[in-house]
Amino acid sequence: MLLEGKTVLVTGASAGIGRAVAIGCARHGANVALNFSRDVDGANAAVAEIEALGRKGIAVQGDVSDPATATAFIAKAVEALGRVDVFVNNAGICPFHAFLDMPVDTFERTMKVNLHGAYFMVQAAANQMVKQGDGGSIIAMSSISALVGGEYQTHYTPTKAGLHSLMQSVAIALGKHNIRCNSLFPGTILTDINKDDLADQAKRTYMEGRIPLGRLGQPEDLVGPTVFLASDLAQYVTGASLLVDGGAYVNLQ
Ligand SMILES: NC(=O)C1=CN([C@@H]2O[C@H](COP(=O)(O)OP(=O)(O)OC[C@H]3O[C@@H](n4cnc5c(N)ncnc54)[C@H](OP(=O)(O)O)[C@@H]3O)[C@@H](O)[C@H]2O)C=CC1
Ligand SMILES: C[C@H](O)[C@@H]1OC(=O)[C@H](O)[C@@H]1O
Repeated sequence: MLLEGKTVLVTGASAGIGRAVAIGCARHGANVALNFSRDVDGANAAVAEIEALGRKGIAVQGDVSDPATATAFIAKAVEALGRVDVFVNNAGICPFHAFLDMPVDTFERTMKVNLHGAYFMVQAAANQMVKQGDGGSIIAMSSISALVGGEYQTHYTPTKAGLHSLMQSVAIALGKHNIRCNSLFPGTILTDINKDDLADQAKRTYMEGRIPLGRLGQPEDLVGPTVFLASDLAQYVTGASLLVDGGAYVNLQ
């Protein structure tokens, strides 16, 4: 198993991509600590699935927009599971809204959760990995939106480009510690984050039509790419990004 004996931490893992990735890493042999902010039932259900696979799992509640959540999450994960080998920065929000009347609160909240939260989480995880002294893997759930825009995502796409940029810079800062830092760029994956947006059947049909593989993504589609970057198979991969979008990005015509 690719992640046998490794401890994986995932933020925003009570639902959607984070939950699938947390359970998927357990299926590949890892013990898993997950962070979430509100959905206690979802987090507990994810832990139950991890334990049913014969792995250890814990859920730690905390809003990533508060920098104190980062140090608390890492400390509790180390207390329960002993160490941090892999850190997946996944928590994120995308409250769709037009540009010209974007509420200040919506802009600031999106920045704080998606980018500021990531910065402090990645910093806390990296400090623990440096202390352990034997490397690690940090993976950011960026997006195809790091590369292309969205009319109702003017506050969101800069956070995804920022996350990718953060991974590039920390790949340099942490290379000497053998800590690899990479980004995943999911396309449109069916989760709660876009349930309302894709309830518009015309938009959904348009989005599906853009995808050469012929379907929108499922959270499980992110498991394989995450496990690869987390594993020793990717031992010489750092500062990289991987589109997981069914080919949507390259489909101009
Ligand atoms: N779905 C998609 O098409 C794409 C998603 N992404 C990115 O993937 C990541 C996961 O998205 P997805 O699974 O779709 O979204 P979901 O809304 O399904 O899940 C979001 C998860 O993040 C958690 N979360 C939200 N806010 C916070 C917070 N402040 N602190 C801690 N946890 C929080 C939620 O937990 P709780 O409810 O408990 O707060 C939930 O577990 C995001 O970063 C998103 O930008 C990237 C590209 C495409
Ligand atoms: C939430 C959106 O459906 C989703 O988020 C992203 O990052 C993708 O670009 C999609 O727009």
